[in-house]
Amino acid sequence: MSVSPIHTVDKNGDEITTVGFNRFGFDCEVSLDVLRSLYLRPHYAVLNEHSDDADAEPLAQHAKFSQSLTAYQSKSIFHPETNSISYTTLTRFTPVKLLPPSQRKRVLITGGAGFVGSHLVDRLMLLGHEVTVLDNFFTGSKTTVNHWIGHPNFEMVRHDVVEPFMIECDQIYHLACPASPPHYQFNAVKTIKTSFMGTLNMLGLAKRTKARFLITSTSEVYGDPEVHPQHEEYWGHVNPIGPRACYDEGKRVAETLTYGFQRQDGVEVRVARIFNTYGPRSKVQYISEVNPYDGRVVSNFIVQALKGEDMTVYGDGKQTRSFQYIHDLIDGLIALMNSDESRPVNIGNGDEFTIGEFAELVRDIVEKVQDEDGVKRDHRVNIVYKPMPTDDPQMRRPDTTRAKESLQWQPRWTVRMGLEEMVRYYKAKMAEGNL
Ligand SMILES: O=c1ccn([C@@H]2O[C@H](COP(=O)(O)OP(=O)(O)O[C@H]3OC[C@@H](O)[C@H](O)[C@H]3O)[C@@H](O)[C@H]2O)c(=O)[nH]1
Repeated sequence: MSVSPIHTVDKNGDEITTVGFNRFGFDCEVSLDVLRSLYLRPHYAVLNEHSDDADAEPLAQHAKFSQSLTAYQSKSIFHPETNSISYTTLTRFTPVKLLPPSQRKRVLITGGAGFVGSHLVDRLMLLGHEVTVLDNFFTGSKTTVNHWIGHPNFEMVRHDVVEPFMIECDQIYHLACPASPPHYQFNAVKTIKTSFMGTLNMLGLAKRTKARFLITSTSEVYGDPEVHPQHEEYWGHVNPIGPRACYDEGKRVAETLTYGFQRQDGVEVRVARIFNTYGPRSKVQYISEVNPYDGRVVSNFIVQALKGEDMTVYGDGKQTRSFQYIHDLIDGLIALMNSDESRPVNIGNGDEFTIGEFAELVRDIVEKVQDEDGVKRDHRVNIVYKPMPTDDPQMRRPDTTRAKESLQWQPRWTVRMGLEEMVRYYKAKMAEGNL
């Protein structure tokens, strides 16, 4: 089946063919099509007795992005009659850079099987580094990185960071912690324990191995901010006893620990304060009829619109958020890790929307993709209003001056471009029965 490739352009209208750059002596540039072949690849092929060309539709969807890279993709077979799947290993891994040992870093990524972690894994693997993932799979999933399992540069360990872990490494990206509000509130005590004990253990490891340590903190350290946009010198406005406190205060204490180890033990530290980020592999799970999906707003809205269900705006929809696409975040994290900036750095996109406006934008983009793919809709989905969660921040937008000055980093992806790609990802997942 022939398909026309999708053209992706950045904020200046220039075509995006690669992500990353060579900065601070670290080259993190990779081809966008190669990356896409990892997250937009079909999970399996459908074995259909009535057609010789059963792979055609899912493959065609993915081929729009990954074109000729199907040679490295899984050929697991789905049997619809018995609702079973026969897995196989990849025939050949996607090529990775052959780095001389002197340039190859040994990188530990805690939470590497999660949404952000798995994209960081893909990037560092393609660049030729040795990557070890620690994950307890509470919110992460093996399927996000299973295309690297068995690769000589890759190792995955089921481990909970609240327990100590020892490994020789050069860099530690410490991401492990549930990050979606319904997930982190599910077991508040465990969330704060993960932030505190997990960070203590990983900083201890950094101290022993002399590895450089980067923690992914969050815009939630600013709480429900009284300063807008939020810059790094702002101390925040957090309710210390509310339902979000396990995460907000957990990350605040994790930052305190991080700078404690820097001052006392000379650990080289990097602190990224991540603002709302969206992209493929962001987790969506059906929970209940009252609050059907427990993901974050972007994945919830996309899945609701694709399924023709009501889109649920919490509160009056006047609260604001600023959304960045995953590849911009990964660029920012890698730039920060390899830079000399040890102060906290906001990583986010300044394009701010009210959640009500954003619901309309997502609905428009889902309809555009459906129209392009010739999908018929019997109705326009409704936008409905649900109660506002306690302590939900009223406005959020990053001041990214520091990232621009210290890292020469700025987001490249428009919200629209990122959303289009994410809609295609969820559409393909739905076609596979994976949502
Ligand atoms: O279905 C939904 C989901 C969410 N929302 C609203 O959309 C806004 C964004 O909600 P999300 O759950 O996506 O994310 P939040 O901004 O609340 O928290 C996020 O912030 C920064 C990150 O560090 C964290 O991972 C995450 O906690 C909130 O106002 C929320 O109430 C909806 O209107 N409908």
